[in-house]
Amino acid sequence: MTAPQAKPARLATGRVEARRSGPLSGAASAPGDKSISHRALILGALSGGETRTTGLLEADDVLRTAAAMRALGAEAERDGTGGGPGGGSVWRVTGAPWRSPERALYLGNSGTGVRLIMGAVAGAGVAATFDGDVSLRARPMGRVLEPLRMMGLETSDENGRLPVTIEANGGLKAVDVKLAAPSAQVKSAILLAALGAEGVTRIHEPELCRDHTERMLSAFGVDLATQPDGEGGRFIEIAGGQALVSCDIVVPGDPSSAAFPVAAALIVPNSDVTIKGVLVNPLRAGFYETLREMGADISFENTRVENGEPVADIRARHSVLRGVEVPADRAPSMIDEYPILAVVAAHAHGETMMTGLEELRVKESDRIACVEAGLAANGGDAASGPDWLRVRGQGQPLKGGAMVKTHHDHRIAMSFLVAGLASEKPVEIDDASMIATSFPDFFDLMTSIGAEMGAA
Ligand SMILES: O=C(O)C1=C[C@@H](OP(=O)(O)O)[C@@H](O)[C@H](O)C1
Ligand SMILES: C=C(OP(=O)(O)O)C(=O)O
Repeated sequence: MTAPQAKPARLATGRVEARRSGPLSGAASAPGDKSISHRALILGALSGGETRTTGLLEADDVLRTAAAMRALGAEAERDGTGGGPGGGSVWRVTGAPWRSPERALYLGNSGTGVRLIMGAVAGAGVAATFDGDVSLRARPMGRVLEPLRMMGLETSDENGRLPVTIEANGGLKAVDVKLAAPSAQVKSAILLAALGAEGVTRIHEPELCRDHTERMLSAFGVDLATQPDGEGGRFIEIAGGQALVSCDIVVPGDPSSAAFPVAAALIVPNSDVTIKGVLVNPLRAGFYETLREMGADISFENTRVENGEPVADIRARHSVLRGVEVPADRAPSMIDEYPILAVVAAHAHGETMMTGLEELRVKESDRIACVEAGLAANGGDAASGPDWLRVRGQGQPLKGGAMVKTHHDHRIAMSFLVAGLASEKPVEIDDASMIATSFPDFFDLMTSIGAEMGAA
C-alpha cells in the first residue's frame, strides 16, 4: 500500500463531543469538492500531458486516489499552495500509459475512488486488484462489475465485494446499458471503461445524478453526446478510442461538506454564518432546496460561474423550521446530505418524511439505521422503513447526553457533532477519525465560527 501524501492531520480522533454553543458567526471557505477532486486526478492520469488542479481536496479518500494514480504509472504530486477555495493547494498530475500495479490498490473508505478507478482500469486494459477498509469491503461492487463484464471484462471477486481483481484485457466492446440505480459512480465507471471500448457506448440514466464526469470529460476534449429521454432522464453516448487532452481544473467548494456549518447555523440560536465558494450545481443542491422549503433563512450570495460550474457563497441564519415531505426524486441531488438533514429535521416543528432512500443502506454505513439510532439515543423521534426515514421534529433542541456509534462513517460523525452544538447535554461520537476521509479541516472550520467541540 502506498502511503497517501498528506499534510499533517489537524483532526481530533477517537471519542469527541460537541457542546451547546453560543451564536455561530463569521465566514469560512468550503473545502474542495470531493467528487470533482477524484475525477481531476483520474482524468489527469489518463490524459497525455500535465493537469494542474487548484483547490484539490486533500482528504484521505482523495489522497488514496492520488496514490492509486501513481501506482498505475502517472505522476500525481502537490505543487505549492494557495489559489483554490479555502486556500486549497495546487496539484500537478502528469498522465502516462497505465501499467498493472505490483500490489493491490487500496482505496480506504472511498466508494467513489474504487468504483471510478475500476472503470478506468478496465478502459486502460491493465490488470489490478482493489481493496479497501472494513466499510468499503461491505459495499456492493457488482453494480460496477456487471456492466464492465458485459463489455467483456474478466474479474474475480466474492459475491461482488472487495477484494476484486480485474484481469488485463485486449479491448472491450461498447454496450448499451440502463442504470439500475441513480448512481454517478456506476455511470462514471462505465464512461471511463467506454473510453477504451470499441464502438459507441450508450448509457440510459432514467434519473439524473451528478454529472461531473461528463463535464470534466468534455473539458479534457472528449466528445460526448447527451439527449433527454423525454421522462426526466437522459441518454449519454460516448465513442471509444478518444484521447484525453490535459487541462487545468479549479475545484469548487463541496456542498456536501458546507451542509454541516450551514445546518449548525440554522439550529444554534442567533447564528449567522457564510460559507464561501460552494458548488451549487442543481444536481448537488437538493439539500439547500429542502432547507428553503423548511423555512430556513439561507441565501445564495455572489452567485457566479467558475470553470463551467455555478458557485455561490451560502449565508445561513438561525431559523424557525417546519417539517416537510422530501420527494423521492430529489434523492440523487442530496444523497449524502440525509444524515444532516435528519438532524435539522429533529429541530423543526412537525414531521419530515424522506423517501427514495434505498441507496443510504449501502453507503459507508447503513445511514438510515445509524441516524435512527443516534437520534433515538439523544431524545429524538425517528422511524424508518427499507427506503424511508421519518423524523418528528420537536421544535426545540435534542436532549443529547448519549454516545453515537459512527460505524466508520464520516457523515454520521459530523451530523451528530452538529446536533450537539444545540442540544441540552453534549453529544458524543465514538470515533472522529473517519471525518478525515472527506473534511480534514472540519474541526478548524467549525471552531472558527464558534462551535464547541473537543475530546470527550
Ligand atoms: O460520483 C460521486 O462522486 C459520488 C456519487 C454518490 O454515490 P453513488 O454513485 O453511489 O450514488 C455519492 O454518494 C458519493 O459520495 C460521491
Ligand atoms: C458516500 C460517500 O462517499 P463514497 O461513496 O465515495 O465512499 C460520501 O462521501 O458520503
